[in-house]
Amino acid sequence: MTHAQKSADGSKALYGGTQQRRITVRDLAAAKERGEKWPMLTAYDATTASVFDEAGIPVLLVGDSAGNCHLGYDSTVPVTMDETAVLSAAVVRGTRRAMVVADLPFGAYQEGPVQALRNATRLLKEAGVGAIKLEGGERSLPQTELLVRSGIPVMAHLGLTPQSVNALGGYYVQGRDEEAAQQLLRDAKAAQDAGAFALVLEMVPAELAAEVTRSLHIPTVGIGAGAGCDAQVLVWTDMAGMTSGRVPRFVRQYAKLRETLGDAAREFARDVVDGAFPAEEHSFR
Ligand SMILES: Nc1nc(=O)c2c([nH]1)NC[C@@H]1CN(c3ccc(C(=O)N[C@@H](CCC(=O)O)C(=O)O)cc3)CN21
Ligand SMILES: CC(C)C(=O)C(=O)O
Repeated sequence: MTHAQKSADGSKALYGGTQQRRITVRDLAAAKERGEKWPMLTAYDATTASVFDEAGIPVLLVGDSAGNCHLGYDSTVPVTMDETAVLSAAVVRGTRRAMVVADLPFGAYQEGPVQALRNATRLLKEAGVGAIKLEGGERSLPQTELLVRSGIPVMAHLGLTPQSVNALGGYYVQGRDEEAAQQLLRDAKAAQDAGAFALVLEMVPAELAAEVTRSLHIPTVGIGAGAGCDAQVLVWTDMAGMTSGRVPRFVRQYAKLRETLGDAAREFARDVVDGAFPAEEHSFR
């Protein structure tokens, strides 16, 4: 089949395609070749993951944003390997088609490549994820290299790396000055050379993210990184309007789930207080 015929064949599309088996790193590589953009969402439980899987989202991330968005912490820093393993296993159980990527949480790979391999292996064996993500380019090179050599697909994460929030002093745009932009380009190349299959770019100027995307053969996944990336990711609770409080500027809300769910809870409560629930059909004789 020629390249043009392949491009015209929508059945292979990551989003909207007919393929039922689980998405693999080869499918993502092929999508970059076709110039096809794709969506990624976070998920932290089986029910929500099954909704996104049925909606055709090809890649689901068990992000350590679970810290803020699922577990009630103030940041991603407190998230543990035990928590990650439980949430990842649930997301895998809730899906049939999506590639499930799990974040190695803070402290689970910083000691070195052997620690990274031990913890990543646990997520593949215990939870059944298809790939892992870790933060950093050059600084995480030994970890990425050993994981890839061991047969574990690695997604890198550059720009704003939330596990370093205490060192960065907040959640700010990264790579703004020339020196930081050059470092980001070096980090991106390093991640690709180490064998990473994809690269998250978080809160990076759009022009820089587009330059990184053009200079790599692996797909970039943007969040607050403009339209020039190969893929886009959002935290699902932000995307669906479920997050409590302020959401980052790069978020578009596609639903008002928090309002909808609150209304449902209030209506249920009123019915119970008024004696309107349960009705005859909910009762057994
Ligand atoms: N709900 C949620 N969404 C996320 O995207 C997300 C998390 N949590 N937790 C982990 C990291 C942290 N991230 C964040 C958190 C806050 C901002 C934020 O408030 N940014 C400001 C600009 C910086 C500032 O002025 O403090 C913004 O308006 O976008 C950005 C990314 C991204 N990730
Ligand atoms: C925002 C995405 C990229 C992430 O790293 C997370 O959800 O933890």
